[in-house]
Amino acid sequence: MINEQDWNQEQARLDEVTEKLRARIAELEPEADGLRNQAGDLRKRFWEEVTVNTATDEDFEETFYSIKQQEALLSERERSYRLRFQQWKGLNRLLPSPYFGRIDFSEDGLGFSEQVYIGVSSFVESDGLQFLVYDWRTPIASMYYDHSPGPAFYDTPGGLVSGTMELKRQYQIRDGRLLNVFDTSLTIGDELLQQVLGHGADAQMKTIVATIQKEQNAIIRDDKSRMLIVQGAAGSGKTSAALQRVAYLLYKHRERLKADQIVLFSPNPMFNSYVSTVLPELGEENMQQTTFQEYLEIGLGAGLRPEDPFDQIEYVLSDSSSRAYEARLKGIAYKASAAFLHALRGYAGWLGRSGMRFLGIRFRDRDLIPAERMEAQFYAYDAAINVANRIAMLQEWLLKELSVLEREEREALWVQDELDYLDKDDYAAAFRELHQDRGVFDFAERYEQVQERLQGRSRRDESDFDYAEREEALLRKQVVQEQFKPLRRSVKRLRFIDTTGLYAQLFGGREAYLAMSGETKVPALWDDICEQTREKLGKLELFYEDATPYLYLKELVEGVRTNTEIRHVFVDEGQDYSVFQYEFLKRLFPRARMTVLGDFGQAIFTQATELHGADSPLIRLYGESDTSLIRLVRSYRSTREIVAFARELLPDGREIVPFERSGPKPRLAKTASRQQSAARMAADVAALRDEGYASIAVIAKTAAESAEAYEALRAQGCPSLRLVTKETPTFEKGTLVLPAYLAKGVEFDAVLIYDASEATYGRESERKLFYTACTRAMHRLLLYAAGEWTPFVRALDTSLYDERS
Ligand SMILES: Nc1ncnc2c1ncn2[C@@H]1O[C@H](COP(=O)(O)OP(=O)(O)OP(=O)(O)O)[C@@H](O)[C@H]1O
Repeated sequence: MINEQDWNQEQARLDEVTEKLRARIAELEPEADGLRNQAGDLRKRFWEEVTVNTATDEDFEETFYSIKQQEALLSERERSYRLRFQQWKGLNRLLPSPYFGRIDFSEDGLGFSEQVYIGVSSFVESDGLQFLVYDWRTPIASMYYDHSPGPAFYDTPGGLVSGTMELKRQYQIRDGRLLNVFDTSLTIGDELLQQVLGHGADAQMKTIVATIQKEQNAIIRDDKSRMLIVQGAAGSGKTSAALQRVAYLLYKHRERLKADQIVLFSPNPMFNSYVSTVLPELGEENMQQTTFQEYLEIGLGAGLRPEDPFDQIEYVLSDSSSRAYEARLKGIAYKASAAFLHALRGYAGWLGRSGMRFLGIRFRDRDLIPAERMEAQFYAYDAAINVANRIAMLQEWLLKELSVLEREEREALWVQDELDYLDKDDYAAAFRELHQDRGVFDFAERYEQVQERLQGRSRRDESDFDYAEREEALLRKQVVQEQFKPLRRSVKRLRFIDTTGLYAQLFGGREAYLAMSGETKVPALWDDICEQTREKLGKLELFYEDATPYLYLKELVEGVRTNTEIRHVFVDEGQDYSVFQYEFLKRLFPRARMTVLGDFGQAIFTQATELHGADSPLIRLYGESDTSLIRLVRSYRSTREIVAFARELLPDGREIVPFERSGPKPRLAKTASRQQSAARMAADVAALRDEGYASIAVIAKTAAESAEAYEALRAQGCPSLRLVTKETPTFEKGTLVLPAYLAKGVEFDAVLIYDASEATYGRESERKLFYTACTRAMHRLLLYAAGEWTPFVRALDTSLYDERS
């Protein structure tokens, strides 16, 4: 705390800034209102202000320019209004708490010290010169996060600025009142961070501007690497840093980067709602938020239905020791691997020589262009041209071929039949169209006459211009054209490629696979994998693990579809994506930089990718020189006791450093049955609520187990319970029951692990899922087991938890 005199000075300054803010807001309000009204008026009277006259070319031109002028005026007013409104909103956001930090910085050679107050946006004195508050994203403010008092420097576009930081101070201000002031020495005040972290969890993520830590700041401000990989322990602030980074990028590049040029891939739709308020809170528009599944569905179109990752994980978690289960697991691992990526590239090369599969074009129950003709045509092209380009050539050829066939088709008998069924209106329409062409006929007529005179030859039969005949020809053309339209459309959409057949062909058997892919080995149980894959495809469905490789192959054959608008791609929970998925994202967004945040300790999917290991495919994606790697090891979410317990569940969890915030040890309760567990849990939930914890989660392993827990707790009279499934669109505060994989990325005041018994978490592959579930807890962690404890708990030192009998 600071002395009384300093305190009074700070309060006086705060009052002064608040007054100035109020004055500026009052000044802006009528201005913004005025501009809004003007813009509204202009829009309403738009057409009154322009004289529309198109009688002559000059009139037309004049009208055109008058519209343009009016448009420019309107957009200028709208722009000014938006700008003023933005300023007005920013100042209003500052009003309750104008700043949270201050540094006094004396730049080398200047001989005086500047007081730099830092808040969520800038506020400049009306003379336009003095900054009363600096936006936290300004270069000078970076020192607040990066340095302790003493020698300090910051980076500017003009180079490094060095000097001495003489003071570093933190404020807690509410509604214009100073609540706390801390002078800090080392990192950003543990005291303030303590307070922030001690609060309850929310249905919505919070911003961390006031307490960003140095290593998080490095993530936020990294602006050099094409690929930024962040490997961080559970609760180390990866998602928080990512969102602050978006806000930073939008600020730094505000002239050229818009929020919709940034896309964030989230683990599930519910997570989207969890993080959706952070950027608006910081005064920025939200980036695009999506899930990989959405992209898969768009890419695959309506023809094939991909399984979602949650169904896949449910299957993986199902307790089975059958051969089919083994094969599927082997298949999942293989289909996510770099080896399979290599195999598909090899396969595309092989297809360049033979084996392409086409779907013949059929028309009225006959083969118009059979698949064999396409194949012959395709392989007649120069083999040096890559497959996708040859497909483009084939497409052009097919369209031409269709034109020829269409013309021939006009003489077919069925066309005559169709003509007989046409009604008067169709004929009338054809007649009208012909009359529109009259000018052409008249010209043709004159041309013929001149030809006749010049060459002294007699005119051709009058019937050349016989309307009746032309009318029928036109109708024939129209009838056939109409029927050929879908054929042309499907050629334009490359539907003549049998992608499903191509993918299925790869799973024909071991020898064929090795020959086509150029690989030298296949995983165990390959025949079973092949059979499962083909069977699924036969139902026009795709396993989740097949969906991205399938799209990848499709693109190797058809050419890549790209989105060049997007400049930044963020992937949260990055460990859950396969190397295929990264490859896919890289190709889809060729002009984007990528930020991947993840934790291999929470890799719950079989296709997980190690983020930072020596041979990480993620580092290879853009190459080592274009990739930066940042590790976060300090965990902020959970109390020291919970982190101490959870980190021991991981083989190399020791490196995780808890933030020094204390609470009760995790509490273990062994029961005789799940029913008894439910009774205990109901009582514990009630007690936790009494203690003031508003956000409580009962975490089960699977969806089925969640439903069971939900019913059991309801039967115990547990109030306001909510069951969360993969369809639940938004997070709400309360007591939630959910499967562990849906709790990814979010946090709760208290977590109750529904059944931490050996029967539930017995397999080594379930370790990370168990760890993920435990690390969702901020303040309290309670575990129950109907029967023997899971081996992961049995292996722990008993000092890490309290046990209840
Ligand atoms: N610098 C910070 N100041 C205040 N709170 C922080 C800070 N860093 C992280 N936190 C808090 O820690 C909690 C965990 O943060 P976050 O969810 O971003 O972590 P994560 O690394 O994405 O976790 P997980 O991998 O478990 O999903 C959040 O409540 C967040 O507000």
